[in-house]
Amino acid sequence: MLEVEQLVMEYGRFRAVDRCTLTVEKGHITGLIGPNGAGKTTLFNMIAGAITPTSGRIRYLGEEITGLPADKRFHRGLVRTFQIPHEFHRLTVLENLMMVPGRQAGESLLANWFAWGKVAQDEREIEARAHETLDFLELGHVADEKAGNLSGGQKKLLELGRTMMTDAKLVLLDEPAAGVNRTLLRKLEEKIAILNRERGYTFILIEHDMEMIEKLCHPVICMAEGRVLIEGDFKTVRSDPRVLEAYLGETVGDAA
Ligand SMILES: Nc1ncnc2c1ncn2[C@@H]1O[C@H](COP(=O)(O)OP(=O)(O)OP(=O)(O)O)[C@@H](O)[C@H]1O
Repeated sequence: MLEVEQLVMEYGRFRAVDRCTLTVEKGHITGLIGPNGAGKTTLFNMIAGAITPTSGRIRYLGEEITGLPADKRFHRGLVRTFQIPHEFHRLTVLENLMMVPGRQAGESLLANWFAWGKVAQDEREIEARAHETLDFLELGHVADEKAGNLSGGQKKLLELGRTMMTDAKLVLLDEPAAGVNRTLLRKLEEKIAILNRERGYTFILIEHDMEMIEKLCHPVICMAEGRVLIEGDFKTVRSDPRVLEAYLGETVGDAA
């Protein structure tokens, strides 16, 4: 589904990502781990189109997308969430979801004048989808709450919900577990697993929470100093001496 080939991102003389090559298979939840500063988020930013690689290639669904703008990737189903949630904090939870699709007729001034029936119908459909999404995430009770008032975990669920308002195919999740309490964490894991199993989403998951990686991810890719160190099942990767060394003597489970 995704092929990253010899990807490089340089900031001045510093290589944040250094000839990174990896493949993501459709239908899998691929875990991306590695110590702080390994280049994981920088890699995500290049895959999502937020930054342009210094060199290398990215192919998605068989097509080269290296120079494609982020919004075009988004409309092809390549979407991401952020380490720090990007909600519109003064809008309600429901409004946050309704903001997402961005292709409804109401966005055009002309359509508002001449095709108001279509605009109204689009809006009703989007609202229904937003309610379904909130029900799925068990956030229905906070639909009218300002998003800024949600807990850290609820904001992470809302981020996941925003991907569900699109026809997402490949979802990049950047540290969904960070700042989330244990109860909501289990819920988040369950929802990711259902979206993968029943709705066919493919995920790449950056995470320091090794329990989550072990439960959800196969395969697991470990990066260090901008490069891919090893790829394999969780147990193999976790016990590889290069991985342990990359985490500077910590056990992988303590690395967060
Ligand atoms: N815009 C930038 N300018 C300069 N250096 C950057 C920039 N963005 C990232 N870096 C550097 O690139 C390296 C990789 O950062 P990145 O955020 O991708 O790591 P990471 O693996 O996601 O780390 P963490 O697990 O801490 O989030 C770091 O040394 C970081 O300081």
